[in-house]
This record gives sequence, C-alpha cells and structure tokens, in this order.
Amino acid sequence: MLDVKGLSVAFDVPGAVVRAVTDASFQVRPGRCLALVGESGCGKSVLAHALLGLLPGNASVSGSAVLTVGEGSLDLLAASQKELARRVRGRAVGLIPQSPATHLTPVRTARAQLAEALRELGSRSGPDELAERFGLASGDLDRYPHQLSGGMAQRVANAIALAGDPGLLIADEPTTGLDRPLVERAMDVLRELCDEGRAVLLITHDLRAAERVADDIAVMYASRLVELGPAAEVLGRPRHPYAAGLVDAQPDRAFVPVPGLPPELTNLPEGCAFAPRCGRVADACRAVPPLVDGVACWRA
Ligand SMILES: Nc1ncnc2c1ncn2[C@@H]1O[C@H](COP(=O)(O)OP(=O)(O)OP(=O)(O)O)[C@@H](O)[C@H]1O
Repeated sequence: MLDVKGLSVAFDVPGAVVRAVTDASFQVRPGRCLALVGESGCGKSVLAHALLGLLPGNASVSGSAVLTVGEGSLDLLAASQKELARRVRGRAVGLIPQSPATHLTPVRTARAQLAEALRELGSRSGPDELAERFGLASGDLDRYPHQLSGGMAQRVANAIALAGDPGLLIADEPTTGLDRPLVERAMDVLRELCDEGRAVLLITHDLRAAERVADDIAVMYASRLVELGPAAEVLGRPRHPYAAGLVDAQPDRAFVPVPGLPPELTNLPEGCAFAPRCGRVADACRAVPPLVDGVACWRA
C-alpha cells in the first residue's frame, strides 16, 4: 500500500538545520498496522506530515513514498499540492489527528463538519450513518466540539478520517489525553479498520497501545529508524539497546527510564546517535549503523 524509501526531512531555522527524519525506509501493507514509536521530538509527526505534504516552507524533503492508488501508484513526496488534494488527502489516505478535540473547528457542530467532509469527498452516506458506525448517537452530532468528551471527539475525528473510505489511515498520536479504557477502545477501533483490509500507520509513544493493535513496530530515535520488525519480536526480544530501554521503561516491566537525554536534532553526534546513552557502546559506533535485518546497531 505504501512503500517509503530513504525519506529524510530537514528544516532550515535561523543559524541551524533541524534533521527531523533521516533516511527512513518502511512499508505499510493492507490489513496490517505499523506502529511508529519513540520519544517525544524524535520526528514521528514530521514523518507523517511529510507523507501528506503538510510540511511548512522551511522543510526540505527527499526520498520516495509510493502509495497504491486504485490501479496505479503515486509518489507522495513528488506529487503536487493539487494532486494531493484531489487524489490523496481524505480519499486515499485518511488522517486521524493528534488531539481530535482541538483539530475540530470550534464554531461548527460535529454534524456540519462531518457533512462537509462527506460532501467534499463525494460520498453517498450521510453523517448519521457514519457516526453510528463509530458509536455516536445522532444527538451527539448536534454538539459543538467543546460539548464533546475526549472520547466523543475522537470518534468524530475517526468518522471524518473515514468519510472518503481511504485505504491507508495515518493515526498521529490519536490517544493523547484519553484515559486507559478509551485508549484501548480507540486501539480496538483501529484494529477493526485494519482487519477490514486498510493499511494503518499508527504514531504513538504509548507502547502499551502499540502492543494492543500493531502487527509491526518501527522504533525511531533521533530522526532514524533503529529497529523494525514484527511487534511480538520488537517488544518481546528487542535487539537495539534503545528499543530494549523503551520496553524496560514500561510500568509493567522494569519501570526504569533510559538514562540521559536524546540529542538535539540540530546537533546530532557523528556515528550512532544513541552511543552517548548506550551501555554497549564500542569503537564501531563512531560510524552510523545502517538498518540491516531490521536493526540499526553494530552491537545487536
Ligand atoms: N516547522 C518546523 N521548523 C523547525 N523544526 C521543526 C518544525 N516542525 C517540527 N520541527 C522539529 O522536528 C523535530 C521532530 O518533531 P516531531 O513533531 O516530529 O516529533 P514527535 O516525535 O512527533 O514528538 P511528539 O511525540 O512530541 O509529537 C522536533 O525537534 C521539532 O522541534
């Protein structure tokens, strides 16, 4: 469904360059969920926004991201804004946003926003039909965003993302601010959407949420993918020391945080960016380890 190769994104800021995504390669397949996990600021959202052409003017992007659209394909990174608007956003790719409550327009009811999305995308279903599927009552649709609970806003955002029946869903931290039962519910909905044959890219720093829904996990550290593989393997037997540290930091595991802090993306160290925090550092780590066999570590 989506084949990303060598995706890099850098932002020009006064006196510096922010290397937000470096040389990311991965695939998202129909019927499977890939969770992209990593600490805050490692580049997860920038990666998602690059795929949708939603980066600001100070960003430079390289690589390719080939999406299957109908019988053909389209490189999302080379597509014009017009093409992305006409063929991709909402139609081929749906975005479930970070903080659904703030993503919705505050001065319009949920119904008006859902109806607009359906109209724009030329869908024949009505807002009530779509809302019902996501567990919203008709009366809920007549509320304004500030009258919706976090869970209800989430369901409205899901309904809008699904209005054009996209084959690929990108969910960018869709559970921010939700309590655990609602997180689990949101993950179960994502799983259902996936089981219907959609490809799902979930961006999260919540490993428990990722574990509940993901088939595959990509671990990102300081702009690079450092481990990529089946969820059970990455979470059960992580091979990269950072992935192992993330797993150990979970409350139901050792509950020990990874020592130290990630580097500034304006000033990445030469070689492996995790080396300064790594207990297994060696001479070889002075060179950047490539992602080979699902892991980017000289010592894995
Ligand atoms: N327009 C921009 N100009 C300069 N730097 C930017 C811009 N947008 C994002 N960044 C930087 O890119 C880096 C990656 O940000 P990103 O939002 O992708 O992180 P994240 O992993 O999604 O974190 P979080 O989980 O907190 O959302 C950060 O250092 C951020 O400051």
